[in-house]
Amino acid sequence: MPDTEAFSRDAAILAQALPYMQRYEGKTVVVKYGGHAMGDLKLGQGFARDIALLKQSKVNPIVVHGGGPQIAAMLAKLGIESKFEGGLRVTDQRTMEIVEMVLAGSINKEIVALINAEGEWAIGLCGKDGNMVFARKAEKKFRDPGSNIERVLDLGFVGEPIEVDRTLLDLLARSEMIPVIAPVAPGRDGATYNINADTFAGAIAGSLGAKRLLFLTDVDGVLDKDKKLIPELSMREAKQLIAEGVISGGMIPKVETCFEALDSGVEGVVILNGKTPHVVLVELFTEHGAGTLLVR
Ligand SMILES: Nc1ncnc2c1ncn2[C@@H]1O[C@H](COP(=O)(O)OP(=O)(O)O)[C@@H](O)[C@H]1O
Ligand SMILES: CC(=O)N[C@@H](CCC(=O)OP(=O)(O)O)C(=O)O
Repeated sequence: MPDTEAFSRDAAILAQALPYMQRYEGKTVVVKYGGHAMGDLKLGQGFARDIALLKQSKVNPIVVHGGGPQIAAMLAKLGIESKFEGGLRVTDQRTMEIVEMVLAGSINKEIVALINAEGEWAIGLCGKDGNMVFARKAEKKFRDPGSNIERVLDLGFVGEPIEVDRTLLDLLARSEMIPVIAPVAPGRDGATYNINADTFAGAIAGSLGAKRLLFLTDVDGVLDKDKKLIPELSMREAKQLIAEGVISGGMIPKVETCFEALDSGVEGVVILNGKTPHVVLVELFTEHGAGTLLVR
């Protein structure tokens, strides 16, 4: 006996979503899947289903993933301490090997397998594949609050993207494949660099002039001083909240990346809670959306 109630409910949802689906047809949506958002298998399966549904709706989804907590867990197993400066992992040669193994190896292939299990064809990549992204050693300046002296931090093999070649991504957009990309890239100096996944996603989305860049994290979006969600945030307001200490920690580079992405031609950038079931579909295909929309 078919469940007619469920069927008519699904049909009603689909009818509401249809105009939004058409809005994104043929457009690129870059989804940054953060390590904190990954959670358990069920959440991962929901995420993979959303990505598969985007492809089936003729959207061009590109997944860029992180894996900070997963790298930390592997380093701890090997007795190596995780050290951060300004939100970036200090990465010596040995750490770089583990970072590449965890990001471009295990996490990347886990996400590929989850999407494939939804009947789609995902392909796991990093910046090295198809000479997609080149990086250089990151130059991060730090002002000591006590002495007010500025110094350059040496973070080892932490990189920043300097060139993105879209050839491979354009090829995949015209195919059945969904790219899943780890934030590891070569330098022109022959070294391998560890790049913050937000920065990496911003560079990919910018180079493609993406319609949307979605950051999936572990909070509902940018929260105000009373921990209430800010649905829309301008650069001026963001600067103010950073100065007041309301926006802090990992949210600072994330928000900064959002505005850089808008400047480089991404049409819309949103920060969302990756732990909310089907948050990608809710954001793209419903009237109210979810999370914090960043505006200039
Ligand atoms: N105003 C704020 N609104 C929301 N989150 C904030 C804010 N200020 C700081 N944060 C912190 O930023 C974190 C998200 O950044 P981060 O941990 O770098 O995410 P991810 O690992 O998903 O890239 C949140 O879990 C929260 O602890
Ligand atoms: C340089 C740097 O810090 N790289 C990050 C790359 C992974 C990442 O950014 O993962 P999340 O998105 O889960 O935080 C790291 O080593 O943790």
